[in-house]
Amino acid sequence: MSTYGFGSDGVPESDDAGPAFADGVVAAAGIAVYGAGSTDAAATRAALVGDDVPAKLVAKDATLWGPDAEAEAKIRLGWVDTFRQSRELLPRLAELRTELADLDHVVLAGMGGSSLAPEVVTRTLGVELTVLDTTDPAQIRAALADRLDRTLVVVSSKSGGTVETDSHRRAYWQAFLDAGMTEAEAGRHFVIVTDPGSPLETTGREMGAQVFLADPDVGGRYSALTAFGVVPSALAGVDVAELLDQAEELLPALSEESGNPGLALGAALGTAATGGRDKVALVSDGTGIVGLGDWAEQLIAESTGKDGKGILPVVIETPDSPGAHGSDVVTVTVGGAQLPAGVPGGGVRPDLSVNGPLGAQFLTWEFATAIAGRVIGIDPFNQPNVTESKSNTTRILAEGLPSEEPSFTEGAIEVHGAAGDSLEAVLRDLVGGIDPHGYLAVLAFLDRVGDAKAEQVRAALATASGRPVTFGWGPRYLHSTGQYHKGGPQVGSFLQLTGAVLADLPIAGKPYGFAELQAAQAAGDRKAMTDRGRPVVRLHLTDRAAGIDQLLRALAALPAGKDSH
Ligand SMILES: O=P(O)(O)OC[C@H]1O[C@H](O)[C@H](O)[C@@H](O)[C@@H]1O
Repeated sequence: MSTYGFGSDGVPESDDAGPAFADGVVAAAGIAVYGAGSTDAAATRAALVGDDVPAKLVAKDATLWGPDAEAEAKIRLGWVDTFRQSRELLPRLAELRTELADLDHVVLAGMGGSSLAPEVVTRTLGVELTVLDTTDPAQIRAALADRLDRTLVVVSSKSGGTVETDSHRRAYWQAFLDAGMTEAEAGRHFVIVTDPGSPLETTGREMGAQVFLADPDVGGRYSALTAFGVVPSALAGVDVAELLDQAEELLPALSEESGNPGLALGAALGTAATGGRDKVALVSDGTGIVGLGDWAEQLIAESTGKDGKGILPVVIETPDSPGAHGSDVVTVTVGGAQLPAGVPGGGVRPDLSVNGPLGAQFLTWEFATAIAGRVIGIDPFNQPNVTESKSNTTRILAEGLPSEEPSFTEGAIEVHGAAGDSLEAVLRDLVGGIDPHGYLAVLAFLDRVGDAKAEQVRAALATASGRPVTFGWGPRYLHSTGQYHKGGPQVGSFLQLTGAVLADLPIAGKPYGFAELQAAQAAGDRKAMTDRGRPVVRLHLTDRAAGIDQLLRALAALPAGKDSH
């Protein structure tokens, strides 16, 4: 891994600073984008300014992405200034927090754009929030068993029809009734966030829940500063007014021709992608913003990964983790405000750094993604391929799970969909078969809490392959990088992890339980990949803990890949 050399004053030693940073910094309202001044990006920026794009975007001009995108853009640009509307929610949220003071364990059920922002907000500010964006029975059981009598469940779904979220709502409702509550008592434990007129609005009112309606002119992945970001964060105890202030302070700069961090970041990412550097390593620099990469991953992947084009976000755990660099990778570090003479990057050598307060970060990245979408030539507001795996899942649930025999079993791991006579050989083939311009995605349909160690597989595979390796928890990634896998450049290889379920959990009112839903989601997405001819290996862990350890041991035995950093 290449790193900065640091002088005693914390300033990088001259030769190590990297040419990109010589171009200085584009800053406004506390947000600073370092390294956006490469010659190519400057030309893109000039062209965008020539077309008056920054001011038009702030004015919500729906024509900026071409005629085919116009109809969708007309109802998707509210994020530009939605934080003003969000302020109106604050008095009611403050009252509710007092009224429900006895319910101090806040659980957020929501997928993708309906949970990722509150997760970053609460992690960054050190506020407890249990996020449920899984169908893993063990993870949901553990949440249900945790302080149920003190639990407030925020059910967030823009469409009101997302199967995972609806299933969580059913599971909690049943659990409250099973605990002896009346329906009226159970209703008090729910807060609903949804779009006006959604089926969930009706259900929520029938349940006697508090219902918050979101700005319908904002898509899920751009909804950080709408009711979807604000309601769960505020109920968990965050001072959200501060976040809204930070965004509002940035807005005037976003229509400017210079000193515009959103324009600088978007032009740099878009230019890099069209020039072949179409993967973005997102690295937290350790200066106070936690988990923004997971939020930005959805924003970037779902917005740009379509029509065979797109930017692949690769979330890197720490500046020391492998995979932050590569010939087709733009390395971007993210963090809080820099101290005077501070060096962005946290030790890794970035191409770009984005530092500043979280509320302004959200708006900067949203603006930059919309700009990059125009540069790449895609519609940043649709998600044409997300429904494909969902339809496969629905069909599998109706027809029953396919019975699949493993190719072979080794220890606690059943290997599916791969020739070879050992786990190590299968892994070597998978890694060796990655497209020269491609990537490997690890897709783990496991328990994000109980099986957290599985995340270590990403770094091990990045070292072994020397290629970009992403890690996604299923089904969460289906609402994020899943769009890119199917709609973006067809250069992905996939390693799916599934695990034995010791105790299933029924879903009230449904003929299937969570275990079947989870298995159908994994099978549905596998089918979407194999239908495209992509390499997919599935490892089924018959004993989860033992299987993860066995997999990590097998990966450690692989030689390091050539381009590994
Ligand atoms: O908020 P919901 O309607 O439940 O949607 C949750 C997620 O579902 C889909 O996968 C969309 O592509 C995402 O952008 C969205 O965030």
